[in-house]
Amino acid sequence: MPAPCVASPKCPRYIPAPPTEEKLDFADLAIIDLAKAQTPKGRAEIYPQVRDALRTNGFMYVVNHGYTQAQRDRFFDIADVPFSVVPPEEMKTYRATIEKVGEYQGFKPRRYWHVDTENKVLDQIEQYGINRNVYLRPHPQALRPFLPELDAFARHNHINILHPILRLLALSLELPEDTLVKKHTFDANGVTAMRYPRSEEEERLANNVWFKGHTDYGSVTILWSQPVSGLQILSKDGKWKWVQHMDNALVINTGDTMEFLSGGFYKPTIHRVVQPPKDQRSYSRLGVFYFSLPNDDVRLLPCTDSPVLQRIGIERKCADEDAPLAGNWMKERSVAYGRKELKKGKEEGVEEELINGIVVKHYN
Ligand SMILES: O=C(O)CCC(=O)C(=O)O
Ligand SMILES: [Fe+2]
Repeated sequence: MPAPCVASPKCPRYIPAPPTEEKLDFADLAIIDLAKAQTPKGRAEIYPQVRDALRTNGFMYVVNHGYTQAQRDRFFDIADVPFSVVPPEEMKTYRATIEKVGEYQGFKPRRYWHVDTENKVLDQIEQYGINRNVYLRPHPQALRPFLPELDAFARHNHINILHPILRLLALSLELPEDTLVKKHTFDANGVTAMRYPRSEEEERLANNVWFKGHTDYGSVTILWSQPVSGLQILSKDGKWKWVQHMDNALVINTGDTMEFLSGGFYKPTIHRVVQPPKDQRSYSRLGVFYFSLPNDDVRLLPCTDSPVLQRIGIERKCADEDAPLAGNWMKERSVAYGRKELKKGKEEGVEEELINGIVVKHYN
């Protein structure tokens, strides 16, 4: 057994919940072995698996991503520090000014987004966001000893996980392998940790929905699988399916900007978070995410060079001359998201919001 790393600063242990024993209606998601992405032969073998997974369910598991279970657990310990160690007063100092700058860096307090307009229920999600350049902004005292580890984690997500996946997506579009990697260099928004507590009364009013149905707005979302069930994806037959926890796996999906870039080839899948099953309700639900976005100056135009898109046709979300820059799109979406009471949409159970001339839908 390797000796424990004595240089690591001590961190309180985050005690994870045991996985649920309830028989939930779980989604049947493909499992991608990312170790294979290291060779051209391996990439040729797995890009069709990734393509098919993302074009059917829109979500997949990724294993062999380069972190051991112990490294992953250590990161969850660190991810809980902003919530379990930082005092409430200090939290206020590091509050994210989402409404002003459209960025999630710092704490997003609870009761910020609308969850149920009719019953006036607001969210209970506490979130601490960090840019992938972790040294860009100051952090609460308790987090400072862990900055080198946060930095390593951000780089690992970006370079060892995101980039290989972007290469596989480029291959699936018959584009040069680095086409999408070049649009995602290492300097925009990064790591986010989140935690969700909730009261009984609000559970009832919000119909047990914690985070409304949505698509992610970035290009690829990396979610580090954690045991408290709650995440559900909307399947093609209109049913919500639970995402099952898998030890030391990643749950990966694409978002709106990938739909732009791929000319509709990769459509984001609607997902939401609901109250966990009974046997897990007394545990806190801590999530660790790496949300990726194209570089701010990338115009969200479809990759028209793709022979695949040339064969099957390109879908555009807007006219090319109206295509937003990734940076503006993300800021405007973050500023506006969930802040207004939403308008009822054309479809049953769907509410709409107009951001940058493009309709963003919220699914109940
Ligand atoms: O908490 C989760 O499992 C998913 C949260 C989510 O969908 C998001 O933050 O975009
Ligand atoms: Fe999401």
